[in-house]
Amino acid sequence: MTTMESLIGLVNRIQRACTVLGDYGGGDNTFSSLWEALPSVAVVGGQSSGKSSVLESIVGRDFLPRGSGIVTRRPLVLQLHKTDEGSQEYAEFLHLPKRRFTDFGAVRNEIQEETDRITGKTKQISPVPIHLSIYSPNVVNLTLIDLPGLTKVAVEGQPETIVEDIETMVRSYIEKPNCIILAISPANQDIATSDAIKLAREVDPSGDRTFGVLTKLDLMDKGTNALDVLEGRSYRLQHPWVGIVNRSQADINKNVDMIVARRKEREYFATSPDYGHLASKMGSEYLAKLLSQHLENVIRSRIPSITSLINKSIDELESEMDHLGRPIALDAGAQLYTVLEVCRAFERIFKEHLDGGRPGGDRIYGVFDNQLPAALKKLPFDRHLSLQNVRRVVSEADGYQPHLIAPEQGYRRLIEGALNYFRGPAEASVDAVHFVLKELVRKSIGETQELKRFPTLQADIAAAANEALERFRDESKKTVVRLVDMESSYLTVDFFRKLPQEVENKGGNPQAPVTDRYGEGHFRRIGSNVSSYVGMVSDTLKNTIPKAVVFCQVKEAKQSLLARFYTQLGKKEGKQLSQMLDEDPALMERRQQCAKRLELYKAARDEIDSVSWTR
Ligand SMILES: Nc1nc2c(ncn2[C@@H]2O[C@H](COP(=O)(O)OP(=O)(O)OP(=O)(O)O)[C@@H](O)[C@H]2O)c(=O)[nH]1
Repeated sequence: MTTMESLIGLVNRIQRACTVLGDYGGGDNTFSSLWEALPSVAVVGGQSSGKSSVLESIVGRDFLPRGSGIVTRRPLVLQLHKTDEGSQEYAEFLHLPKRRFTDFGAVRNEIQEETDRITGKTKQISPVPIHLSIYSPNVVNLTLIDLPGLTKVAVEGQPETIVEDIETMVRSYIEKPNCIILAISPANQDIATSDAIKLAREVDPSGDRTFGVLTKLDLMDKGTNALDVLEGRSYRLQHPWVGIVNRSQADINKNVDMIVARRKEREYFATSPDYGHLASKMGSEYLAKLLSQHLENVIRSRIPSITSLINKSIDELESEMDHLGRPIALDAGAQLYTVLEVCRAFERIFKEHLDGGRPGGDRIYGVFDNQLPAALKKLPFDRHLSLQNVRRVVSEADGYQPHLIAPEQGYRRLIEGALNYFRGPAEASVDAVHFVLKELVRKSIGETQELKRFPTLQADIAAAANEALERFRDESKKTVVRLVDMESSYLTVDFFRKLPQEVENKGGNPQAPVTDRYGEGHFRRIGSNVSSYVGMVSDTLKNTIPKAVVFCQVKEAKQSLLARFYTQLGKKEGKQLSQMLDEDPALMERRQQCAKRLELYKAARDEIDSVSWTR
């Protein structure tokens, strides 16, 4: 007996804790449902099948709201606790923990009011259960969940979908493998048309977890009986059917006491010519004992799987809590430490992107290996060194006196003009690498788990890193433009020394006209010489621009991306630091939820452990 009380009471306590946390199956699916793992008994029946009467009879009290239409609009978790003989009966609601109800009429009103509190007076239904505990010497330890009665049509004031909504809600309860189904059908109706049996058969085809209850045996036509159903011939279930005789409407009107009604029911079966041989296994008292016993057995057999679910959930929650990070300390020192730690984590990831291990750094090499050479190739040297332009530049450089031997000024102007074109690709390389670095900062911030909880710090780090990247870009641009300028400020003399002498070239050809120096071939040669020189410079820049860019941008980003940020950080007050560590409210909420859940599971584990000890 001690064990039985403890086991059903244990599940009651865990169930109540679940409801407080919003876990009543379905609904919030972000956590595995402990509620669903707990065995329960759900009461299902069509309208007027006698569902309320059965429940009241099991309790031995009138306490359920009555009326037309759908009265039960929220699940009612009814927890019965047997108390010592002679002790006073009372009821307690989970939502009114400090109030003891000894007047069951007031219990009825409270159920009604609490139903309306969530559903409004709109006649809607809601899956949020009401928990009612009844302490009485006239009950057995048992928990039953009363669900809205199945209906066939919506009546005045009810939404069109009500029929389907109720069925969906009832199904969501009874389809869970841990749910024991108490299917109520009236005997004065063909069992084949019973809503309760129809639904139970759907979710429990083998009838393993369905208990069939047949009400209104006294209302059957004279000369007929329900033995075919009660003896399992009409519809076979794994558990025996239980016949019930509840109070008639006339009894209810006359306020016939429930305890008297129970006695009358006993007498009915004891003296019934049809059911006399089944008398010891009929009636609401027998049903209550049968269910209590069965529920206790089921709970006992499920304890190992419940325990393992709890342990698994505790592990999962603890690792999620680690992931979310623990709450932040309040003193400035610890906060500074947290900020630095988070920054370091970000920097580590950023470096991994550059050095390899994470993707992205290779795109910088792509700039040097593809973009820069392609841009250099596309420079419009053909136009700049066209015959026409060479002639124009060389002639203009000579002024009124054409050059005598080599057009020194012409060469210089042509080269300077050409070298100027290199600024474009040089600056574009800087910008392209800047873009890659910026993108890697963005990615690294996203990948820094530690940062997820601090949106403000995230924005601060992003701003500091981007500001640093801008500085590096400016520096890098200055440097690459300098490289180009350096090329124009002093030409490689050797190149020109090594140029084949024009005169010698033509030496072997006496036919060559003397005036060639001022003709087309002369300018073409100048163009081609300048082109070779420019090609040589292009090859040099193809190598030196990447060196400058890496030196000014990439290396700097790796070494001192957050250097300035760190200096500023040192000057910050505690208040500013805690502003930086201002967490995302959604995350705080999640941590809180996890913590509560964890508490629930740990409490549940303790409860289970304590019961195992007493066994
Ligand atoms: N004579 C007799 N009447 C019964 C029996 N069971 C229920 N009734 C009557 O049938 C009517 C409906 O019973 P309820 O217990 O309210 O049925 P319910 O399934 O809860 O009905 P709803 O709440 O309307 O869905 C009431 O007038 C009861 O008095 C029974 O076994 N015998």
